[in-house]
Amino acid sequence: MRGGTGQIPRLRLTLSTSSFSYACTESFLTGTEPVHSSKAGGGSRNPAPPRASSCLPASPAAFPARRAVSFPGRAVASRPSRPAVSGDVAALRSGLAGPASPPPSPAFRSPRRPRPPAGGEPLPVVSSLSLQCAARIPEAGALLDLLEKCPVHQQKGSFPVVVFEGLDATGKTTVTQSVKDTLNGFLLRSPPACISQWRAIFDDEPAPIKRAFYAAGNYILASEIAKASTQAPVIVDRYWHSTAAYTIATEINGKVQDLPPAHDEVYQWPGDLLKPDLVLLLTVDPEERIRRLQHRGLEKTKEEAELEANTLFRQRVEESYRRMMNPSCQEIDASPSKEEVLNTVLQLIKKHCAL
Ligand SMILES: Nc1ncnc2c1ncn2[C@@H]1O[C@H](COP(=O)(O)OP(=O)(O)O)[C@@H](O)[C@H]1O
Ligand SMILES: Cc1cn([C@H]2C[C@H](O)[C@@H](COP(=O)(O)OP(=O)(O)O)O2)c(=O)[nH]c1=O
Repeated sequence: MRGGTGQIPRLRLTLSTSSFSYACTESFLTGTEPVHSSKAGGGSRNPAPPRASSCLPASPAAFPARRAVSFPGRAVASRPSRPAVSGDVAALRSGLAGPASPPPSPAFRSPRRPRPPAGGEPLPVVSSLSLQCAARIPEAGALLDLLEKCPVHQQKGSFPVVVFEGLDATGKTTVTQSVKDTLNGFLLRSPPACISQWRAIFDDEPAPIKRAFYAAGNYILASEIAKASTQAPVIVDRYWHSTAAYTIATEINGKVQDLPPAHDEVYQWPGDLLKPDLVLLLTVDPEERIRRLQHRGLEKTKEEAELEANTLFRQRVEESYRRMMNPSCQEIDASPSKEEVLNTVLQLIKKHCAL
C-alpha cells in the first residue's frame, strides 16, 4: 500500500500555541515496543551506519522505487519571501501552511496521535496521511514504522541526560566524546544513528519535510535516551533545541531583532518530548569557528554553508538557542583549549546533575 498513488504529501510544519511540531507526523501511529538504544561510537560526523536491524522496517519491499513526482507543496515549503516581520512571526506561531486557526486544546500538536484503543485500527486520517507521505518518499514510511515502535510516554531513567548544542564546529563532537569517556556513559546524537542513513534524502526535500525528519528523529532519539539513562549517564550531541533553533532562524529572515521575542511560545520545549537534565550551549567567536571549520575540512551541509555565508543566519540560530526555555541552555565559552572546555563542562555536570 505504501507505494500508492502520487498524492500530495501533507507534511506541514505547525507552530502552535505552546510549541511546534510537524503535521506529517500526525500520521505517526503509536506503538508499544521501544527502539533499542545504541551505544554510539562518536567521533564520526554524519555517520551512515549499516542499517541497524532494530531500526529497520519489516521488509525491503517497504521501499518501492523512488519516483520523481512534482510537488505542489514545494511552493509552500520553500523559504517564504520576506513579508512584514510581524507577518513572519504570526506565520511561525500559527503554523506554516498549517491550519488557519490554532488547533483546539491541548494546544500543542504532538507529532503523534494518541494511542489507538487496544487492538483498534489506526484512525482513517492517520493511515491516509501516512500513505500520502510514504507514497512519494518511501523512507518516510520507514520512519513512521520506527516511530510507531516508540512508547508515547518516555520516562527518563535515574542517570543524568546532558545535551550539547551549538553551531557547527563549536566543539560538540570533541567534547561529547570526552565527556562520554570520562563518565563512562552513552553517547547519542540527533538524528539518531538508526535513521541517519536517510538524512541526505530528507535534507534534499523542501524545508517542512526535512524538518519533519529531524523532529521525528528527536522522538526516536528520546526512546534511546529513555532506555540508556536507566543504565548510565547519557550524553547527547544535538536534540530538540537544534531542530527549533535552525527552523526559527531559517523561517525568519533578517536580523536577530526580527526573531519572535524572548519568551515566545516557539522557544518552548514540546510537552511530550523527554526532557534532558542539562543543556549546554557551546559558543565560540566567529573567527575561531571558521578556523575550526577549515581545520576540520569535512564536506559541508546546506546549513553549514549557510552559516558560513550568512552572518545574520548564524546570529539568529545562536540567539534562538539562547531563548529556548524549559529547559533553557547554559552557555559555555568553548574557545579555550579542549582540556579546559572539558573541565568546565564536567564541573557544570557535577553541579547540576546527581553524579
Ligand atoms: N577547544 C578546542 N580548541 C581547539 N580546537 C577545537 C576545540 N574543540 C574542537 N576543536 C576542533 O574544532 C573542529 C570542530 O570540532 P567538532 O568537535 O567537530 O565540532 P562540532 O561537533 O560542534 O561540529 C575539530 O577539528 C576539532 O578538533
Ligand atoms: C539535529 C539537527 C541538525 N540540523 C543541522 C544543523 C547543522 O548545521 C547540520 C549538521 O549537523 P551535525 O551533523 O550535527 O553537524 P556538526 O557535527 O558539525 O554540528 O544539521 C538541523 O537543521 N536540525 C536538526 O534537528
